[in-house]
Amino acid sequence: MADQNKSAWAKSIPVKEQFHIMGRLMHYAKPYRKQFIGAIVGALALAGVNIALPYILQVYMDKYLTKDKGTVAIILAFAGLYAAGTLLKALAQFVQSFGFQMGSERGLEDMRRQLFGKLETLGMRYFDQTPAGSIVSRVTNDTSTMSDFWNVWLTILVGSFSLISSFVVMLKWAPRVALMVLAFLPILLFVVWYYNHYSSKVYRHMREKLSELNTKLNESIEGISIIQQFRQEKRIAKEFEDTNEDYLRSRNAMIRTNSLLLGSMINLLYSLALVVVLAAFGLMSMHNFVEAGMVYAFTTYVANFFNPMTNMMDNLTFLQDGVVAGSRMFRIMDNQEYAPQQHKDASETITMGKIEFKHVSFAYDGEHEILHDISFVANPGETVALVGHTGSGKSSIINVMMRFYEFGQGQILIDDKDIRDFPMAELRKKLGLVLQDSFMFYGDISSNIRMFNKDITDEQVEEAAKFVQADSFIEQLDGKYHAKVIEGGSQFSSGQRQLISFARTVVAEPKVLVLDEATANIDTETENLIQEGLRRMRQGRTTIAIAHRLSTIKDADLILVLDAGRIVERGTHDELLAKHGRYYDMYELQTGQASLAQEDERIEENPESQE
Ligand SMILES: Nc1ncnc2c1ncn2[C@@H]1O[C@H](COP(=O)(O)OP(=O)(O)OP(=O)(O)O)[C@@H](O)[C@H]1O
Repeated sequence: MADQNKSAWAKSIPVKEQFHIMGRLMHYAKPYRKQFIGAIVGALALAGVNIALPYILQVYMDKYLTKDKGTVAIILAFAGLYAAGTLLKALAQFVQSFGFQMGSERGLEDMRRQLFGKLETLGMRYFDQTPAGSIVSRVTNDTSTMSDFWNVWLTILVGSFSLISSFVVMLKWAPRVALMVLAFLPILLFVVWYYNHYSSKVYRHMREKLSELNTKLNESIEGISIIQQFRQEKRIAKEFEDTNEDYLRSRNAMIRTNSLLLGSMINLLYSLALVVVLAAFGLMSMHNFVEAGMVYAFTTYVANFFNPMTNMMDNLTFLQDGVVAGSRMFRIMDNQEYAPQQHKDASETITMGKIEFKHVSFAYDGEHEILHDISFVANPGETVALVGHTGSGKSSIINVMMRFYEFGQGQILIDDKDIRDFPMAELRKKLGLVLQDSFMFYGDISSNIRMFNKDITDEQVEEAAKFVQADSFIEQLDGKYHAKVIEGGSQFSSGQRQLISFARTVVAEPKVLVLDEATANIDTETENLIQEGLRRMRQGRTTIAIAHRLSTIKDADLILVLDAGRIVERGTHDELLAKHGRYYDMYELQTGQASLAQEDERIEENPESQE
């Protein structure tokens, strides 16, 4: 099914568009034209040597060997000439292949870099809609398909030179025989076309199966803990085996096609052409003297005429694959719509950290509204907490505020200015986001805190770690701040990762903190460290915090209770409890003693009322 989709897609690219894609792909070759010109010169030289070598032998055979005129000096001269020709051939082959590979590999490197750069700028909406596996495939598989695509051109280039040069010489020597050889060209081209038509289906099917195999492997590595926990090993192994079987079957089909058509058909035609050529020379010899060396050289040119076809047949399928891969890569490179854009002349800076939402609405897919009419103000230094059941829209508010997604109606203001008036870099710098589970990058603790920003000194890193009290666990690590971190940071507990991410945020000195409180179970000691870290980070900073445990945001200046994307209640902890509404219910559910807590607080504030 997926295979059908893929080949249907290949077919569905209109011819004009295919040429356009090829044209765009050629642009990547432009900066490396020196290498490509070198390759063309090499290919031309190769074609020349391929003509010259049989010619040298022909002269030697017909002028000296058969006429008994050979002397040692002549033999040595011809041997030297032939050896020089062979050396030149090796050199031309090297120049042609090296130049071409270098040019194409550099072009591919540029392509991968651009693609990766583009992916980094795409909005989250793109990533929501595109499976990670397929993005990885664009950057790795598709760019390596492009390598095959470039090679097709090399094959075509070398093949054409060889075909044309040998035909021209044949035409000069024996025009009629040359035309007989030429008569095979339409048959050859038909075989090439037919093979290409047939094999591209088989080939694509094979690649599809390989991709499925990769996906299965990826899935089983990423989900290994779930697989083991739910004892899915057998199912996964069976699925992998089935896909592997399918892959083998498609490989077999490919091998069958190749064995049948690839070399054999061309060889058959070549032998037929040889028979025709030899018969023609045989007939000619009945009337005129035909020199043996000439026949030898001529048959070598016939071989030069036919040989490139096998290569071309083998490679042509990559042409279409290259266009498909190219079109998919360009779809990423041309993708503009999803990345939230700032105003062109955005240059404001965040100085106070006031945040205001004015009647903001938002839909992830641009259609189904998730946030409705969200309005609130967080004055500089204040804490606004977002609470609500799962799926009520808390993270979505943060997502639009961080400009991961473009919001619909309404306005988001920072320091009373439109959020789009600030350059993205300013927003990323001054809005410090701390997520539930923070990602750690391959490197060490220190680089993960400074986030590879070389302007941040070791002292600042350590200071930040101390500030959020992450230093106590870091000091115990082997290598301390230089302790290795593997991608994802899975060697650390979620509490430790949180503390590192706090340090990472603090060191950047943001004006506004955006927190997604961790729900994971963390031991009491780390929990206390985290709460203390949060308290310290919040000091003097505007904070927008998603809170799952209501006890942690009792001191917030404003609590927004969300339900189905709407703010249904707002106020301070005490005000909301007094309301006996949604917040009260949630609080009671969590503590089981909301009213008691309220009572406690009342007594705390006013001890004499207890009597
Ligand atoms: N990337 C997304 N694409 C489409 N819909 C989404 C996406 N993320 C969230 N939603 C939907 O938006 C709604 C609000 O989700 P959101 O994550 O904001 O809720 P939340 O209150 O943060 O929930 P939780 O407490 O579970 O994190 C949900 O219905 C959810 O299915």
